[in-house]
Order: sequence, then C-alpha cells, then structure tokens
Amino acid sequence: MILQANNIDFYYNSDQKFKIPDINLDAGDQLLIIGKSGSGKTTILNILGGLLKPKSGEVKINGTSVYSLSGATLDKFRGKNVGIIFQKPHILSALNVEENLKIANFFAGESNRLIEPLLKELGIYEKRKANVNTLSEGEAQRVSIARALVNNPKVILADEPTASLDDENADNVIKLLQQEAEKYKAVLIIVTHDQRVKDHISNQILIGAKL
Ligand SMILES: Nc1ncnc2c1ncn2[C@@H]1O[C@H](COP(=O)(O)OP(=O)(O)OP(=O)(O)O)[C@@H](O)[C@H]1O
Repeated sequence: MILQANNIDFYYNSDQKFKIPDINLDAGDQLLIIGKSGSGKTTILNILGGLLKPKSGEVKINGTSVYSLSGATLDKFRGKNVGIIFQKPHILSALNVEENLKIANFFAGESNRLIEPLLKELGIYEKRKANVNTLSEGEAQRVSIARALVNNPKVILADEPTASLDDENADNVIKLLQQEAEKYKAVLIIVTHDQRVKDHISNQILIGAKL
C-alpha cells in the first residue's frame, strides 16, 4: 500500500468534528473525494499530505508513518513523496517557470531530470523561461501540476483543480493529472465539489457528514 489513512479524527473546534473515512490506496490507484463547500475537503487533503496533524489515527506513505516525522525531516519527506496541487496555483512570481521546478527539486534533494519531459507533456515547454505573472490561468495551473510532479512523488493530491476552468480546460486538466499519475505510478487523489469531475474517476467517496 502506498497511502494508508486509518482511524483519523480531526477537529479545529471540538464542536465541529470531521468524519474522515479510512483510505487505503495502492500505486496507480485514483480516488475522488466529493463534498460540498465547507465539508472539510481541504482539511482532509492537508491531513493526507503531511500538512496537518490529525488528533488521532495514522497516515502512512510508502510504509512511513508521516506524523512520526517532524520539522525538516517531515518537510523533506513531503517534498519527495507528496505532490500537492493547491486550489490557487502556488508558484513563485519572482522565478520563471523552469526555476519554479528547479527549486522544488532543490528542496527535496532531487535531480532535475523530470523538468524537461514534464514541461513537454504538459504543453508548457515553450513557456519555460516566461515570468509566471505572464501566464494564462490554464498555463499557471499546468505549471502547478508540473511542480507537484517534478520530484516523482508517490502521492499526488489535487485540491479543486478545475474550480476556475471552463469545461474544455477542466476536462484537459483532469485527463492530464490521470495520465501523469498513471505514467509515474503514483496514487492520485482529487478533492472537489465539481460535478464535471465525477465521470472521470469511478472510485469515489462522499464526505460531509459531521459527527
Ligand atoms: N484553520 C482553521 N481554523 C478553524 N476552522 C477552520 C480552519 N480551516 C478550516 N476551518 C473550517 O473547517 C471547515 C472545513 O473547511 P475546509 O477548507 O476543509 O472545507 P472545504 O470542503 O475544502 O471547503 P471549500 O470547498 O469551500 O474549499 C469549514 O467550516 C472551515 O470554516
């Protein structure tokens, strides 16, 4: 199993507890987590991705109990093993496209070998020297995807990746994520309230019920 999350409990305030189902996924598995706005989708993604420690339960990635790590060790583990595509593209505007990918490699102690193939696969190779402020929203989204994948992570997590995209681009982004996850044999989890994504991934869980 590449990703195991079992018996997870979490709350910000004890009167609002999240009900988080067990999630156990093998290399190449894909999962859609669907839920309304405010149901806790981003919260779950952060817990699975090593960004938010649950109150109880365990998250294991490739056999390592993520929250047994802390500080710089956890940061490095996350950088190497988890690729996160945030709702709003998290790319650094002071750096060009290629530099954004290089810095992600650098922090994970990885080589730059995937930069060129990823830029080509995602159709942004021509933009590699571009200032990220000059990119269209769809291009910026693809740079975010490239950055999430550049360390060849075991787990890819995408938070509402289609929220701001039109139908055609939404379709393309989901297909790209699936294609890349398959190619690199990573687990892919997409959280969304976007009904358009539902047809693409049959393995689905619905969240929202609060205890
Ligand atoms: N840091 C925090 N402190 C307290 N409450 C929080 C915090 N972050 C989120 N919440 C609350 O937890 C609930 C779930 O938030 P979360 O962002 O996980 O939902 P979501 O399903 O991703 O929503 P959306 O689809 O609108 O992004 C919301 O009621 C939110 O207000």
